[in-house]
Amino acid sequence: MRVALHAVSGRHPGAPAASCPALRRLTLEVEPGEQLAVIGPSGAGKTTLLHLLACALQPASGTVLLDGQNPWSLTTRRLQQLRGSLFLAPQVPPLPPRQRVVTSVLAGRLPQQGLWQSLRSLVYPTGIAQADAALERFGVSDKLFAHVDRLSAGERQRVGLARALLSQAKLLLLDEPLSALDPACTAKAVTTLTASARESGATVIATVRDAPMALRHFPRIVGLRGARLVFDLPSPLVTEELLRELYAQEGEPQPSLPLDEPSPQPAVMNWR
Ligand SMILES: Nc1ncnc2c1ncn2[C@@H]1O[C@H](COP(=O)(O)OP(=O)(O)OP(=O)(O)O)[C@@H](O)[C@H]1O
Repeated sequence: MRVALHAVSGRHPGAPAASCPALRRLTLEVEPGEQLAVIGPSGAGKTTLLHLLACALQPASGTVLLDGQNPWSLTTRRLQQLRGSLFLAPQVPPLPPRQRVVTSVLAGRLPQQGLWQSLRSLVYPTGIAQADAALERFGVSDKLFAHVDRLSAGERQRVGLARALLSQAKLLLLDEPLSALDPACTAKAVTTLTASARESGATVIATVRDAPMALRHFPRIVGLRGARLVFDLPSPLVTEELLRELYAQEGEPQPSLPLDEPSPQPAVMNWR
């Protein structure tokens, strides 16, 4: 899926009117099949960006285009169809605790299925071998019939990723998908995920807490800080100095600026 954001600002519905926007005038273009990692300190706006792309949050200003369509100008039905081609994997996957892993993984296919097929598959799961194969790729196939509430946080995240694999989404939005994994599992999981997305041609946008890991596994890195784009570069061009600057202000309050005040010029590679 092609993604284009032009001067997008975002504010959470629950945020006080006088508070800073969570994302400020972000311009970004991502080609179908590209894989990029979004990094930056806590509160930078990384999750907000994913929510805007998942059509879960409407921009306060600017334009979001997904495959050339503005989601907020579509009919409810078309918007639902568009949402069906996206997969948002939150940091803590929303898996029903008493559900078996196999059912949770197969639920990744629901947006692609009709209502009858979806309801039937909850009672008579089909595609168990498919779920098993997806879990195998993340090293958790032994949990196929386990209940979700018996999983560790890292196992739960890997089940969430297996579910993402089965979704056949054209845009995978992964919110710190590896935060509960140990280094060996992280490397395996991210390699599996990126290879699978390359096979299917899906676009991947992942927020990643571990910047060195992002640089190792993603060809393109977007740095956000204080709701603004700081850089958008191929990973080999992201220097230690850029990373130091990106994380330098961590924990300090950002100045309150009007929503439409222009950002300082970020380091942006021309991707065309
Ligand atoms: N539901 C919400 N209601 C109001 N404000 C919110 C909400 N979610 C996030 N925010 C605010 O929006 C800003 C950006 O938050 P966001 O979650 O996008 O940051 P982040 O970069 O993902 O941080 P982290 O790395 O800690 O997850 C923060 O100032 C946060 O307090």
